[in-house]
Amino acid sequence: MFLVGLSGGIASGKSTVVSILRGLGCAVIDADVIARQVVQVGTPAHSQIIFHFGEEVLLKNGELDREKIGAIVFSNPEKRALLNSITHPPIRRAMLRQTLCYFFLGYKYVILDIPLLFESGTMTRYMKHTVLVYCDPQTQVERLIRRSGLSREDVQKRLAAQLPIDSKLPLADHVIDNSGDRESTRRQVLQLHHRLQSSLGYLPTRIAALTVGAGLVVLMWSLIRRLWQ
Ligand SMILES: CC(C)(COP(=O)(O)OP(=O)(O)OC[C@H]1O[C@@H](n2cnc3c(N)ncnc32)[C@H](O)[C@@H]1O)[C@@H](O)C(=O)NCCC(=O)NCCS
Ligand SMILES: Nc1ncnc2c1ncn2[C@@H]1O[C@H](COP(=O)(O)OP(=O)(O)OP(=O)(O)O)[C@@H](O)[C@H]1O
Repeated sequence: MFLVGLSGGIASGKSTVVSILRGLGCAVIDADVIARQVVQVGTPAHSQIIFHFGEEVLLKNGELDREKIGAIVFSNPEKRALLNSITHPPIRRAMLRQTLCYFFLGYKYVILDIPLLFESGTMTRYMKHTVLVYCDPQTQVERLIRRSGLSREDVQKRLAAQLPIDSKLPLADHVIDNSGDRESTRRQVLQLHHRLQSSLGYLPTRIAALTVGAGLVVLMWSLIRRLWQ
């Protein structure tokens, strides 16, 4: 099995691409969904957020007020780093567990949808392929405003919390350009799916390398024994 890291920018179209891939039967793990699960009421991350950010970031029912936390962390890099340091370790653990489940279910590859994949600097090394869901920056801003209702100023703050999407282009092995209509995106996703399906996995490659390595050791050992006799 091998891992495919899928990323993009905020509102560049990751969920749109992921839903097409799921429709094709692919195994996808969504970091944004896990990020919501690990901060549910009663979790250690939920308590830590209250400890550091205060009870004022809670809704009446005890859940996190995501709008309030967003307003804080996207205006303040230190607070954002603090929130990341609370949420990212349990997110990584949950992603690892889900990946193992897919491994045991026999999937050839698993797609990890990670918004901050290229920002992380280290996670790409575990991916056999990286995919950037690209959207030209102007369209990205318009779609984000339309979807979220955020002001242009707030949108700029959220964008500033990530690497500019153009700078991610040279970092990715594959690019899906979602600046056009959904049909064009669908066609590109089908092509990508085809390429991934015909790609050799890590595991067969590693098993082949281990087999050759073990064979060489046995050969050397028998040669040494003959020389002794
Ligand atoms: C700040 C929070 C409460 C805002 O919640 P909200 O419901 O408004 O946004 P949502 O979680 O749906 O995220 C939407 C997009 O925002 C961007 N984003 C989210 N968190 C971050 C971050 N820490 N840094 C940069 N961009 C981020 C991503 O592109 C993401 O896809 C939430 O995003 C959060 O808890 N973030 C910290 C965890 C995290 O890093 N998640 C990203 C996936 S690992
Ligand atoms: N090709 C497209 N044409 C028109 N609108 C689109 C297209 N692709 C996505 N959208 C719209 O743009 C918005 C962002 O798309 P999507 O939710 O897929 O992005 P995302 O990268 O998953 O966002 P985020 O990371 O912020 O959650 C949505 O409202 C979606 O309906």
